[in-house]
Amino acid sequence: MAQYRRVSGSVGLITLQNPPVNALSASVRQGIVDSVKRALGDQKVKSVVICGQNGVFCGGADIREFGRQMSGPPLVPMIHDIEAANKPVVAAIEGSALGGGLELALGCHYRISHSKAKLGLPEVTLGLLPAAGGTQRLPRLIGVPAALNLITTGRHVTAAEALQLGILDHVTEHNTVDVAVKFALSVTGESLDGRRISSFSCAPLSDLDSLFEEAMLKVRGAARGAIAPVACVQAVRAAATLPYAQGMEREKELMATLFHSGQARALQYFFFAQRAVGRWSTPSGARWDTSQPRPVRKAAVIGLGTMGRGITVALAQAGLSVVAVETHAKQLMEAKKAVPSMLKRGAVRGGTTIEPDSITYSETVQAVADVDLVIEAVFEDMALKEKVFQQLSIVCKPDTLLCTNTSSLDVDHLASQTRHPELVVGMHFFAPAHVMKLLEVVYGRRSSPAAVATAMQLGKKMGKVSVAVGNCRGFAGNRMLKRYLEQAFFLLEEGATPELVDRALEEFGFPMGVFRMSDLSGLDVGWRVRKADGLADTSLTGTSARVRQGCRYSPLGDLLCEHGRFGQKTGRGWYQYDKPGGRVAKSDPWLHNFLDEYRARHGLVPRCIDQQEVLERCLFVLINEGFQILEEGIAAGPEDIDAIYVFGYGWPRHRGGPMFYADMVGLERVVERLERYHQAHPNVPYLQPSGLLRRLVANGSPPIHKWRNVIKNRNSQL
Ligand SMILES: CCCCCCC[C@H](O)CC(=O)SCCNC(=O)CCNC(=O)[C@H](O)C(C)(C)COP(=O)([O-])OP(=O)([O-])OC[C@H]1O[C@@H](n2cnc3c(N)ncnc32)[C@H](O)[C@@H]1OP(=O)([O-])[O-]
Repeated sequence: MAQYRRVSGSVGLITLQNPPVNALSASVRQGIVDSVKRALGDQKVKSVVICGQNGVFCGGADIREFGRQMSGPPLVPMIHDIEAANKPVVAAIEGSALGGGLELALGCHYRISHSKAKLGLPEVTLGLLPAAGGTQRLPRLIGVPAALNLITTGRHVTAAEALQLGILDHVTEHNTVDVAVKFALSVTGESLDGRRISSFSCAPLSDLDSLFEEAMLKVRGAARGAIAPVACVQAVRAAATLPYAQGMEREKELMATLFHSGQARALQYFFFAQRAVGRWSTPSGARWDTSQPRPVRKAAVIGLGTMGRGITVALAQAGLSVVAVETHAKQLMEAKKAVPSMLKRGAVRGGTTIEPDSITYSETVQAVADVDLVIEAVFEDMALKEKVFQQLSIVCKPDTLLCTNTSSLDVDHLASQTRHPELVVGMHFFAPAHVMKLLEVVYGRRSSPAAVATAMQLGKKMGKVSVAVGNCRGFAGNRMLKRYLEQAFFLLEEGATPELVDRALEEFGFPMGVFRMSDLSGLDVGWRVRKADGLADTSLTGTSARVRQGCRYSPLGDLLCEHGRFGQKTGRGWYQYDKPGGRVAKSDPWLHNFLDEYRARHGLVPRCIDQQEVLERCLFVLINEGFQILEEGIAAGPEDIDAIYVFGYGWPRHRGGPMFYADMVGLERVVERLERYHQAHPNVPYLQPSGLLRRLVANGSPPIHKWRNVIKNRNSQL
């Protein structure tokens, strides 16, 4: 709703009231319409101020209403009536003015903002466009190039930038509503000609066609199949080329194509999923709202390889003092050079400064005696990690949290090496650790609620999306990835090429297909793990070469490593590169011959494999493993898995994440395809649909937000 009152004698003050962000729900819209009518009809009122309660102007349309039957007054005429008013209307912006919130402010005659406010039109990130006149008013106000940038990226701008762009008339450090009321009094009776943005023309540009061609190329390149950015460009083009009324028609038409699209549903689901992962819980009953995080002021990182350096930078950027430990002198020296330059680059990107003396370096573990939290990031070797944890348990304060950055090893086993296993958790970062958004927080059997809460909160402080997951081999993300990689290898054995598999996945929306990705991260990493697991044995011949522990196995990755092909770092992998460290993947005839010979040696007759099979084989097994993970309680809900995949593995956000994708495709279909593939490949057991997946289908395939009920019912019967 909206509250209306008269202040300072002649100013009608309208306050939007819909906590926490004053989203424009039906009742808020009704409240605005009624209040504006009252203010305009009241002789005593000479000007109007619109603000939001609790220091937030407005977070835009109420996204929760989108999936439902819309009711209440529509936004477009409501904003039109405000702009057409014959009394000055001033927007007093605090906190955020986003989406419909900024569009409402653009309908006002003046915009005054607090210096700390953020403004933007982020609709594109929800699969939409600013359809309450935003695509038509903003270019008229700030020019086409700047509007294109804001609308197609959805980025939030500071009040200072908004002032510079011309979105705002005034920025204040004081009480914004008071300033706006005074301002409203000062403009009482002044002409409003020249204050109604819809009457403006876009500033003329000499080469409009090439500007839009370029913009279109740019968004198509970045969008990876997302349709909203393209529609945003089309809408702004309408603003630049059509009269306002026709532009509004075009905006409406384009919005109609987006509004009910699968992509909009996926992106809006993901908006809420992202927030849901913060409300974590564990099977032992620890929860986000009942667990108290510990303060962490000083942290340590053990091991300054690539991951350790990134973690050191992430901690320093979060404002912590960091003790960075590396026992190898040469590696320590390299880290001392690399970390400051990584910090400097980060500071340039983020516009921050970090005190260089917030990091101290040491060659011995003794240096971490007084820290609140340690993150171990040594080589992925259990014996080495055991030793580090034993040492830490002696050196550190008794209440220091001990975290491991292992990507797959047993957190419970590491905890058992310490005196306080309840203070041990996994903090699984993704490379580069100071850039990637995802953090898997892995709780063990004995991790205390406070330990989990502290790691989750520290992740947030570092700007990460922290997802709590249980302890199992590979945790959630890598465990699912293993299935995906294996299927990709099998497809090569059956006749596909890396190019074909990668193209299918890239057209689906991944930034890189599985083989280009493997070349980038290094084929030797997985090889080392497979060797440690006793899988990578290329001395085996005949049928046994392609079977391990009774299941199908492909030694292709191992064979490539034996040829010294580790990916980009050696200039050869699934593709060839112009030099070691080269970035541009080129098709490699050697690899194709190698595949032909391999198939001939194993009596495999190559067949034609289409993109659909690639997608189903690679993605459905990954999804199936996701259901297994939910069934086992390793992840609490589908949102956790989706956040992990979007933030850590390049799953296209406009497809919502693997579990949402399964819901979109239809669970029956996923089951039917998995069963078909399992029939064709009976020695791949994980092609069998998981118990939870089958149960969901048996329960009538409820929508994704109801899956937790089915999972809970099952767990309560156990
Ligand atoms: C044909 C039809 C025509 C329609 C015309 C459409 C016009 C328009 O162009 C479309 C839009 O405006 S699209 C909208 C464009 N606007 C945007 O995209 C802005 C989206 N919002 C944001 O970016 C952030 O929430 C803020 C920066 C506002 C606050 O950040 P913060 O302080 O870190 O807080 P937080 O943790 O993020 O959120 C707190 C709680 O509020 C919830 N919630 C938030 N916004 C909501 C909304 N609009 N709605 C509902 N709920 C919303 C959020 O889920 C969370 O709930 P929970 O139950 O506690 O989890």
